[in-house]
Amino acid sequence: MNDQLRITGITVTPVAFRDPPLLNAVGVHEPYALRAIVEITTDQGLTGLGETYADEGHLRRLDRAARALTGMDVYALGAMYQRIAAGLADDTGADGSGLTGLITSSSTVDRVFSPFEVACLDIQGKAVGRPVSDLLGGAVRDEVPFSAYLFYKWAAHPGAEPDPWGEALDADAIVAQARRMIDAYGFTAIKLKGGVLPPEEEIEAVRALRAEFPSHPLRLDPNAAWSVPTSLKVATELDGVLEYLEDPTPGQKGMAEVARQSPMPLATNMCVVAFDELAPGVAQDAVQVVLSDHHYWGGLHRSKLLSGICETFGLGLSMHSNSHLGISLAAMTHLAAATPHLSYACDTHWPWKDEDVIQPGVFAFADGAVRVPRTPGLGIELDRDALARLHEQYLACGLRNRDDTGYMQRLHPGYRLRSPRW
Ligand SMILES: O=C([O-])[C@@H](O)[C@@H](O)[C@H](O)[C@@H](O)C(=O)[O-]
Ligand SMILES: [Mg+2]
Repeated sequence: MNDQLRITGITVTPVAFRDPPLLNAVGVHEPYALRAIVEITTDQGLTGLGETYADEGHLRRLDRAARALTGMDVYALGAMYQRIAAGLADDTGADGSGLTGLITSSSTVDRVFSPFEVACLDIQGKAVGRPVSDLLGGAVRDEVPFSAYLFYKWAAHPGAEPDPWGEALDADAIVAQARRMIDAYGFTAIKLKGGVLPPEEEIEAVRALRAEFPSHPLRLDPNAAWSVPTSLKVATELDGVLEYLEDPTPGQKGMAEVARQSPMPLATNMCVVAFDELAPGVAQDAVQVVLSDHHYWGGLHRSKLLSGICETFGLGLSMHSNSHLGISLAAMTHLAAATPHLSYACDTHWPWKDEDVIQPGVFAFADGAVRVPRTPGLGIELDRDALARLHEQYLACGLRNRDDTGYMQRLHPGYRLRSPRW
């Protein structure tokens, strides 16, 4: 019996989708966010989808990997990982600042492997008639809760019409943004992207959120914009208000210093972003919660490995997000459903986008959560017209690498990157 499912073709399509001017510690989102859509076809006619970053260096590596994987069996994930690792042995440099959450130290092999693994799991699920969550050990929850991800933002990109969210540059506007997002999606946890305004103003915004939403767990994430003393001052002032403080200060050493006196746990998607960063992070007790992200932790199986390591060493587990489309949401949802140790609402940029490459209707948020698809594979369908349109948009928009800092500097030439800023 031929029980193999051979990869006959892999296409990698870069796309661009509209993105509002969301502010962060290193600048502002450009008018389009970039993603790459990976589609794998097989000799039995089954196809699978993956989604990842689309910066130029990453695209070049994806193309190399796609050539190397063609002809392989979709069940041979371990061999695929080894083949990608061997192929990239001379090509592991970082891909710029924006890919993986304002850090560059994630593993190149894990980043490149991830979308292919997800697409193969999509195919495996379709082949056996089971959802991807079943292939990961089975769902332990029917619904996955996500958090309301708030951003300081401008009303519009310069020269463009205001977007529907409007300007948010103070505490009142952040509360209004939260109200609107929670009314629309029902989120039961809130994350504020900080590192934008002086810390006192961000503390004021968090306190205003607490007053307006007394029972929502709150998080603040300044992306390492603060010194150790500033981090400790903010942590002390927000004692009893935050469920965790995310990446207040740069590096494991600084985080460990803050963690020793912080009243709340510290979380990270900046100083522990690869397997070789876990041991020193644990040894220094630099973080108490790791934000997993299958896009740079090497796919869904390796994210479950991360979960096991976190559980073993008493670390909490949450989930990180970058601007993403529906294929990523599907993968995140299946992974979260099949990860018992994940005990926080996951991050998602979902409410900030208004276009996609998948057929609509799969992910309807209710009470801040999405139902885990029970259909085979990821449970989503590609919308080919939308894919073509978003690819045209990629070609036309001229953006080739995420560059929040460069965009800010073009608009405000005096803007300088400083870490820590406060
Ligand atoms: O979208 C953004 O501006 C975020 O700051 C993103 O780049 C981060 O990776 C992320 O969401 C985080 O939690 O640090
Ligand atoms: Mg973060």
